[in-house]
Amino acid sequence: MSDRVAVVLCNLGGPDSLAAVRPFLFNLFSDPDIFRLPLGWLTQRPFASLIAWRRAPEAAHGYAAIGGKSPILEYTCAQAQALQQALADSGPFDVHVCMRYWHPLTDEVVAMLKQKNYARVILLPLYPQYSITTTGSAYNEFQRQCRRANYQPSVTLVRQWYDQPDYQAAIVNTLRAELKKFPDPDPARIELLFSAHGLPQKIVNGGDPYERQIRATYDALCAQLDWPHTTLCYQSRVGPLEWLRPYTDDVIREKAAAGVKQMLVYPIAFVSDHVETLFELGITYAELARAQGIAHYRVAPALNSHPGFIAALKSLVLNAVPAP
Ligand SMILES: C=CC1=C(C)c2cc3[nH]c(cc4nc(cc5[nH]c(cc1n2)c(C)c5CCC(=O)O)C(CCC(=O)O)=C4C)c(C)c3C=C
Ligand SMILES: [Fe+2]
Ligand SMILES: [Fe+2]
Repeated sequence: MSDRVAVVLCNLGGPDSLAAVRPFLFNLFSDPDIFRLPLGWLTQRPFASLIAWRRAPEAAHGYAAIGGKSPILEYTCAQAQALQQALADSGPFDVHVCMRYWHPLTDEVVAMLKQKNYARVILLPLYPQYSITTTGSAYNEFQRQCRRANYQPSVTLVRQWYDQPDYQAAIVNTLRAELKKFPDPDPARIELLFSAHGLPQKIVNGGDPYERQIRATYDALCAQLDWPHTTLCYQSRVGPLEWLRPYTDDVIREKAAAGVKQMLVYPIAFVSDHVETLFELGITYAELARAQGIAHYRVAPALNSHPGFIAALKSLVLNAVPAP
């Protein structure tokens, strides 16, 4: 067994071409941690096929508008490279990337880890807040693929880290820099929206801690920022169910009706830019805001490779390694 430690950055993944949109969505809707249908695979696969086929045109429209693919892999690989450098003097760490619904998929990553003979793996999902649909799903799939490959490393999961101080400081620092880009950079005259990825209310009612952890992140950031007008809201709902409220588009309309002219949006559940930040917030909601009379609407970039964020990831890795 190798005495090096594999650090695996887990993320959702995204289609690397327009042709990949439908199979990517099929993988997502096949995930029993997102939807679980009775009778398992017998009903899950046809259901996933149908929903992927129905959603593909709308999703492809979003990916087409941001260059024909998701940039999530590039951003995640850049984070992995920066983290590898940051960890260089701290121990025998090798940083890898693992995606849940598009390449490099978990089975490919597990085969590589097995081949390199790692005895220790730190799974670090790039989701600050825990949800069964994201971190839970990444962990379950990793364990399933390890069983399938007959590979039994010791696995440490970094379950949630929304309260990591360097992570929160990097967001505060990003928002203070964005503030200066407004024609009237007085926070009293800029509405600040924290927009999180939504979740079906049914999953929250079933005990998922995501909403509570999003709220705790929001409260901590507000305490540090001391910004007069802030709102927490939820974007990216899919399908007919009731999702967490208030919805971001409703909040944009309400604030515009109340006379807001400057708005800054921060994607609070994401640590890299992708279709939800670049298209949904950056194009669709920007058009909505302008049509409603908000003259200055900006979306802050996600943390991507912000040095403070890389320091946060380094600290999470070092805390996950038990003392010798
Ligand atoms: C339908 C159920 C979905 C749940 C529940 C869900 C939770 C969830 N997702 C993220 C982060 C991301 N989601 C992304 C894309 C995306 N998500 C869903 C569906 C659910 N997500 C779909 C169908 C898609 C594809 C795009 C679309 O059709 O609108 C992405 C972006 C990937 C990319 O292409 O770059 C991220 C990231 C979180 C944090 C979350 C739970 C709270
Ligand atoms: Fe999602
Ligand atoms: Fe306000």
